[in-house]
Amino acid sequence: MAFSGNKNDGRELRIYENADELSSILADYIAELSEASIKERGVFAIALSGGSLITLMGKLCEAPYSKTVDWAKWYIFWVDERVVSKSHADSNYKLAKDRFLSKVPILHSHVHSINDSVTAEQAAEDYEFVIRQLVKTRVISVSEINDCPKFDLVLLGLGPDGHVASLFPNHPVLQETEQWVTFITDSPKPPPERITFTLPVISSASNVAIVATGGGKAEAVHLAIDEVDPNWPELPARMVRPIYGDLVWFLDFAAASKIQCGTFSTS
Ligand SMILES: O=C(O)[C@H](O)[C@@H](O)[C@H](O)[C@H](O)COP(=O)(O)O
Repeated sequence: MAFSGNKNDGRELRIYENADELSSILADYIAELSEASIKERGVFAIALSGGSLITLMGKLCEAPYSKTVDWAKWYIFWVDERVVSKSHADSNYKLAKDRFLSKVPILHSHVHSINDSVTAEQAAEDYEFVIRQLVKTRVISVSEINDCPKFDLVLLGLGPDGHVASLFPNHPVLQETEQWVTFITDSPKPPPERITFTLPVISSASNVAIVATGGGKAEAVHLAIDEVDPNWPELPARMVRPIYGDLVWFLDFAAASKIQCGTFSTS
């Protein structure tokens, strides 16, 4: 690792030379959290985003993880999903299925994708209902503070505009505090109709990782983690503040190139 730093607020920064090195460490990080969670709770509830993250998780499908991870205990969710059919090229479910889920022995009944045959509003409502049932049976843990679901791991990509999940800058859903899952029909990144976890759910997770590679993300990374003008509108990525959990940023050199020295102390 090129650099690792911590802030005393549970945020950690890990920077790697390139995407290949990052993806090896990301696989290790996910496998370790899976082991710890299965030891503690008997299951591992992980929520995925779309985008390049899924490719960066690819090493989990290879040795040693293909054999050492207890895949039968994994439960898969989506932090956000595009409201298109599951066979559509834009579907985050399809992306994860083609590149990850079809290559490891996760039980089909543990894969919780959205209902793709209803409106965005209904899909969000249905997905929240599914999550509520799994919180009741403790497949998903619950936050002691706000009764939100407490996923073992929430994995986020980062948009060049600073969005995470389908929470875009200045969008009113950033203020949503009641619902666990909501919907938008005006996403600036196509396709327009999406469902998304809300910020309180993301911030209630035991672990949150934000993964970004490439120079196109450098400005968003800087604005999300450095001390910036408090009068600027907050970036969604900056608004992710785990209540009791940990937030780890996984970056390559290019994505980290605009971070100001001294924001994080070296560990
Ligand atoms: O469905 C989506 O569009 C995503 O969940 C979205 O939040 C994504 O993670 C970022 O846009 C980063 O995508 P890239 O890593 O491909 O740039």
